[in-house]
Amino acid sequence: MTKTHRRRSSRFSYLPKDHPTLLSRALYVTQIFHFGDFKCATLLHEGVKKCLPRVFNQTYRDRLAKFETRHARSKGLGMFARCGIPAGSIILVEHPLLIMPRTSSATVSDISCLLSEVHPKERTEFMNLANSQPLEDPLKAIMQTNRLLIDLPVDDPELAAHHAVFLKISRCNHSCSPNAHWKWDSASFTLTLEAVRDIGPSEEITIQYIDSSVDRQQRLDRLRSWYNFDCLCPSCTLPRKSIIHSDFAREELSHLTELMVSFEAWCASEELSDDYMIRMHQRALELREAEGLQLFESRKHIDAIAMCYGALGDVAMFRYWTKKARSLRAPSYVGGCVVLDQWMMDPRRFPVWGWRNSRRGDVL
Ligand SMILES: C[S@@+](CC[C@H](N)C(=O)[O-])C[C@H]1O[C@@H](n2cnc3c(N)ncnc32)[C@H](O)[C@@H]1O
Repeated sequence: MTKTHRRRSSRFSYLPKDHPTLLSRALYVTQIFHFGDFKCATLLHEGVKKCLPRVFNQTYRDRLAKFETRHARSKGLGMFARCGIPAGSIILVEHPLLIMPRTSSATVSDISCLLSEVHPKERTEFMNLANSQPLEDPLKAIMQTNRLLIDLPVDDPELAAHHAVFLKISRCNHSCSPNAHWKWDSASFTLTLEAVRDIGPSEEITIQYIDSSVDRQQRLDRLRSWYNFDCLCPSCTLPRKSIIHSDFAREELSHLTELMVSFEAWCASEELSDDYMIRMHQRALELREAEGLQLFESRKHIDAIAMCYGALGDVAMFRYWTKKARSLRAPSYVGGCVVLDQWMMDPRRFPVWGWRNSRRGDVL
């Protein structure tokens, strides 16, 4: 269902009627997507709307019940594992309730209009979400506290960037050593939350709201100025001596990232040693594990090490690291796992097998 501003609903509005809205500009329309009995209300630029299907075929209903929502001390509510969740498993798949352009001109009236389109139960759930912003209007404050940044599939990056609010993941607190990571898929209009390391029964499930690879002071400053809270995660509440150690480790991690070169450049380089990239990625893995910063980057380091051994034509080490890479893939990643299995059986089928040996000295 697509609506223009002329057909705006006034069933749910907190605002003076003359408040300027994006909807009052002809280029923006509201569109409601139905996922079974769940409604997702979106405010879309015409250019974005054209790129989206009118309906999505699949509906995801989360019946996995791998987590529960309960009090997380001074952090308010939080998500907690009901059972052990192995690294790489899916914790939650969820459709958004609201989607709005990231542009700063989206207003309280725009939020109010979208909320008038969703089911009353979900509207109430939205109104009960956390609000930690010192803003006068609760709608804007709730939106700012809980929104995630997603991209919709359009070429123009300005138009692609949107804010979305999801009811379940909104209860997930931040940690500077998070044990879960979310990703957005615009083809299915879903967010998937995955464990990045093993999560124990009753352990709190956390994500990162900011890039946590910087030192503690920078993290605290960013969380305070962007999200208006003082971080109480395990990494920020360590004793002083351990914080100094952790700050050094995160600084080394950033430095390593700067020293890394592309796979192609390493294959062609005569100056860099055979184990240059492997040592870098192994050290980065060690630091990530010590700091609880596995995220998807750990998987990237493991993939990169497997690729390096493949490029060196080292059968045993290639198999060892490819097996590790495979163990971190979600079981749902069927196609990818089949390919990894084929490479382990016959490493010569790996597309860049022996590349470094044959390309060393190539001019890129
Ligand atoms: C998206 S909500 C997360 C769920 C929220 N705790 C609730 O009760 O619904 C974000 C808010 O939770 C709190 N929060 C999240 N992570 C925190 C942390 N590491 N330390 C302190 N407060 C945190 C802050 O108040 C923040 O604005």
